[in-house]
Amino acid sequence: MIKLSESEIKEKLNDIDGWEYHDNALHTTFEFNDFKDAFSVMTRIAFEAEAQQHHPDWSNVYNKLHISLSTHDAGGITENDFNLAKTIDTIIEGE
Ligand SMILES: C[C@H](O)[C@H](O)[C@H]1CNC2=NC(N)=NC(=O)C2=N1
Repeated sequence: MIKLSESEIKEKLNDIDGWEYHDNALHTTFEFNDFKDAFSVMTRIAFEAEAQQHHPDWSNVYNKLHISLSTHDAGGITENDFNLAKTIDTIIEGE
């Protein structure tokens, strides 16, 4: 996977809502009603990440979930990150 340029990243950001680009990664934060809801979404994301062989860097505190996406192998952001971001948004929208 080829690392995307700054201008490619900025253009592709228009396709995903609520994600920010900084520190060489895509970032978002979700807030749920409680821990159970957060962890249930994390479980569903985990199965999709495994299917895509692309994994989030994330942290969870009670009902909050922070997610960062980057392609470690490429040292930046690739199509894989945007694909996983869209998958995550689809999972969240289904909630
Ligand atoms: C071999 C395997 O596909 C690679 O190590 C994958 C696994 N998941 C990954 N996930 C992320 N976010 N970045 C990677 O570079 C990456 N590499």
